[in-house]
Amino acid sequence: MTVQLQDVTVHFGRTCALEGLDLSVAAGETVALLGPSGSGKSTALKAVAGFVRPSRGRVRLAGNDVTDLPPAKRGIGVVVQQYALFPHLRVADNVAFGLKAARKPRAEVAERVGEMLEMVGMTAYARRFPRELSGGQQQRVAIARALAIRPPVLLLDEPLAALDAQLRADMLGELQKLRREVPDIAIVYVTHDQSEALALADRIAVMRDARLVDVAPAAELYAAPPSAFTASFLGGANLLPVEPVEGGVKVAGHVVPGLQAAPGESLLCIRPHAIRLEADAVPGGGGAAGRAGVGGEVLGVQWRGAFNQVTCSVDGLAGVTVRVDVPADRRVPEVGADVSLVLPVEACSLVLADGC
Ligand SMILES: Nc1ncnc2c1ncn2[C@@H]1O[C@H](COP(=O)(O)OP(=O)(O)OP(=O)(O)O)[C@@H](O)[C@H]1O
Repeated sequence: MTVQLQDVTVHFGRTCALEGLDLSVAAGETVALLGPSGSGKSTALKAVAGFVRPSRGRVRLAGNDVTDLPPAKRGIGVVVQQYALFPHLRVADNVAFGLKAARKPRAEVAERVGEMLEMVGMTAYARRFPRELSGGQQQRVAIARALAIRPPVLLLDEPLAALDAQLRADMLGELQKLRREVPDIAIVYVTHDQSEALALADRIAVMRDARLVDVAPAAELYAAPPSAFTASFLGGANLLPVEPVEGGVKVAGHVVPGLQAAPGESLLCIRPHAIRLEADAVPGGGGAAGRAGVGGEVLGVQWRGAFNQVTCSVDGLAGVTVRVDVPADRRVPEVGADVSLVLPVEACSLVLADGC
């Protein structure tokens, strides 16, 4: 079932929480709404669920205008941040709730509840009440309950936020499995965690200040972000000011050949893992000419397990630091060392400076 938001605008009193959102999610597609706190992600999701009424615009499901339909009539599965389980019902009865309301035969309800609890690893807790569960366990039950009715549309609002790292990874795997098992389901996934968005979404819609900033397939958005905001929000990209020169662009006195800046594109975007650090042959810089990359100095090194996160200053760019992720099995220059920051052209893209 396709979900369509057309010019959806939501006001809470004088606050504009969502401004003119146009977005559609196809059957079988997962779209992540990604953005900082307060950017309007949850409001967009609530507009689809029917929990808030747009002051302008329409919401359509499978082409039908549902803007004026109450939530219960939309047939959508919803999982919100606050679990919202029925406190007086045991776990199994919570999961069974929608199936019973749809008057499914008792045997089918029991089988489906069993399947769902197994999927979220909660079989052993079927007889407990929500108050007897941890936050993370409650969230797993909420996911099982939303999926039990096999909804054509599933809305997930930060469903993994309360889980610890291991459980979150497990649940991400379960959600990926779910997408394979229910290939026609349309999923809208609200998160401020870019790694969840990258792991799950076919497309990512980046939100900022109540507006949609960019929307594109996840890999495309990651590899060539259209704006500085998206570049830094999605993967902590390094952004370096450039000026166009003959045959390329100039970054801190060093020419990166082969990049052509379109009007307004004044920042070079490169991911921390794509920069190569080389120890400088000539300590103290030695001038830009002949150097393999941009000159800099190592300011700090943090070990992150699989890689070292190295922070470097950039010669000639006061106040600019660059993050480089160096695999843990490679040698890392010491703090204070002069280095060349090699920027492979295939890993560079140019983005508009949009005030981020
Ligand atoms: N019920 C409400 N009444 C008044 N203002 C609200 C209400 N709900 C949300 N807002 C405001 O609308 C804006 C968007 O909120 P929303 O919850 O959609 O953001 P979000 O991107 O989902 O943030 P978070 O990641 O923190 O959940 C915020 O400024 C918020 O304070």
